[in-house]
Amino acid sequence: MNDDDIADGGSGGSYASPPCFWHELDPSQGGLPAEPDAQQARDVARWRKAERIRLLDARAALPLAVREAAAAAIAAHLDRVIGDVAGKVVSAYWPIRSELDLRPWLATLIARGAVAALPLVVEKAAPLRFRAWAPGVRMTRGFWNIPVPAEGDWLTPDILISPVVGHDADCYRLGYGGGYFDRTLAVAGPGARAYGVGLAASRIATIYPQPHDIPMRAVVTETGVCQPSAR
Ligand SMILES: Nc1nc2c(c(=O)[nH]1)N(C=O)[C@@H](CNc1ccc(C(=O)N[C@@H](CCC(=O)O)C(=O)O)cc1)CN2
Ligand SMILES: Nc1ncnc2c1ncn2[C@@H]1O[C@H](COP(=O)(O)OP(=O)(O)OP(=O)(O)O)[C@@H](O)[C@H]1O
Repeated sequence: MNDDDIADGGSGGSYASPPCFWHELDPSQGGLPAEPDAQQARDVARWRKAERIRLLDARAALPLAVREAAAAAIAAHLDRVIGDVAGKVVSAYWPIRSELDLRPWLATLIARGAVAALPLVVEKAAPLRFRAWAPGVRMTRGFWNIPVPAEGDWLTPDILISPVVGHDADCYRLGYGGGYFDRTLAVAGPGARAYGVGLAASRIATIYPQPHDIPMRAVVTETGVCQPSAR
């Protein structure tokens, strides 16, 4: 076999790689390899899984005092970024798995005329719902054992603060892999103001955004506010 045999796949033509016959395959026959897009989506999902583990381990390894200092710095940046909250519904989160604790900051918003809210998973693979929260309200364990307000009407947040496991230069968010936040923003529409919060160390070059991923307006870290580079 000479070099030409390798370059053209042995078919005698002059292509640098063998021709692609994908379009000639009949999907109804089953047993076919995945479409290129589906294969790519699976590769991204696998990469995200590994990246989540790396980022969650790194966060959990930080001393509590470091995470507390980061949360305090983020709270100060958030105040600048979100502006006047009077009359607004602002959702955040009850911290789990070494997430930064922004509950003290959320409570200060109530004193400034906001309604503070927390998310609930009421149905798997559906958008999140939100209920009002204030220090001392009765809580119950929800999905994934996350504490949620035990009662109250459903609210629609004007401003959504979401914890990031990772984030990238275009403000795309990597979460725990349920797709809950993206589903929530998809139904909330472009009027909803979504901000990510997380450690500066959770920044990655790209999360390889997929069609369902919706970027944050900004991601606030202890070192400042990252806004999308070119949008
Ligand atoms: N504190 C806090 N509360 C929050 C959120 C959050 O990120 N942090 N969420 C923000 O949206 C929602 C919950 N998000 C969740 C996302 C995924 C899974 C979950 O079951 N993950 C699977 C992996 C899924 C997969 O890879 O297919 C797992 O880890 O086993 C649970 C909750 C609502 N409440
Ligand atoms: N709007 C949507 N409609 C249907 N499926 C969606 C939507 N958004 C996300 N998903 C699905 O959810 C799954 C997980 O998505 P992704 O990896 O972006 O989660 P995540 O943002 O890390 O999780 P979370 O928001 O729960 O913290 C993907 O398989 C994706 O197809």
